[in-house]
Amino acid sequence: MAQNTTSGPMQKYKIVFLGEQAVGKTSIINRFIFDNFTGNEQPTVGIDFISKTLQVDNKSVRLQLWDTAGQERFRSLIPSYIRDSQAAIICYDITNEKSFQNLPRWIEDVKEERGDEVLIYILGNKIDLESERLISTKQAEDKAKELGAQFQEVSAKNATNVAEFFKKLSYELLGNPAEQSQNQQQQQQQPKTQQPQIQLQNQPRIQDNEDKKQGGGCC
Ligand SMILES: Nc1nc2c(ncn2[C@@H]2O[C@H](COP(=O)(O)OP(=O)(O)OP(=O)(O)O)[C@@H](O)[C@H]2O)c(=O)[nH]1
Repeated sequence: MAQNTTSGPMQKYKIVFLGEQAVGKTSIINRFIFDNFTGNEQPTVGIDFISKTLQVDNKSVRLQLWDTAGQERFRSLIPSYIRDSQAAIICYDITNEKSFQNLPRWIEDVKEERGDEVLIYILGNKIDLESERLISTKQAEDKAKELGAQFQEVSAKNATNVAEFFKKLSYELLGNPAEQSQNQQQQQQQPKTQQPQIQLQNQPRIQDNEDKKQGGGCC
C-alpha cells in the first residue's frame, strides 16, 4: 500500500495524472478543483500541479495533483514525477481506441519507476459521449483487472463520478478501501442523517505559489 509523504496530522499524497493527449486529464482535475468545465483547455505544456485538502474520516488529506502533458515530446519528463508519487491515474477517452490500447505502456512506465508501491487507477473519461463510445465498460474493467489497476469511468464535462472518484482514491490512499469505509460508516450512522465523510476544506489555492505551478513547472 502507498505510504504518505509526511508524518503528523496532515496526510499528504502526490498523485500523477497520465495518459495520451486530449483524453481529458486537465479537465478532470479542473472539474474536481474548480467544479467547472470550459471545453477549451489548451494542451498541457510540461507538467502542472495543484493541491487540494479534503476531510476524509476526520483526517485532513492533502492531494497534490500533477497534470502531465500527453504529447509525446514531453514524455521523457514524466518518469521523475512518477518516481515519488503515491498514486498514478492513467486516463483514456472511451471514444478513442488508441488511448485505451496504450494503457499497458503507461502501466509499464509506472511499474518501472514504482514497482508495486503505488496505487494505480485507470480512468475512462468522456462518458457523456455515450453514442460515440468505442470501449465498453466491461472491456475496460477486464483490462484494469489484467493490469492490476483499479477502474472508474467519469465525465469531466458533466461531472459524473468525478467527486466520487477522488473520494474513493482518498480512502484507498489512507489504507481504507472506499466500500469498506462506507459500509462501516453506514453501520455507525446514528442518526441516519449523518453527513458524508468527505468535505472540501479549502477553496482552490491557485493564488498560493507553493500549491500551483503552471506551464512547465517541471523544469
Ligand atoms: N465531451 C467531453 N469532452 C471532454 C471531456 N473532458 C475533456 N474533454 C475535451 O477533450 C479535450 C482535451 O481535454 P484536456 O483536458 O485538455 O485533455 P488532456 O488529457 O489534459 O490533454 P493534454 O494536456 O494534451 O495531454 C478538450 O477539448 C476538452 O474540452 C469530457 O468529459 N467530455
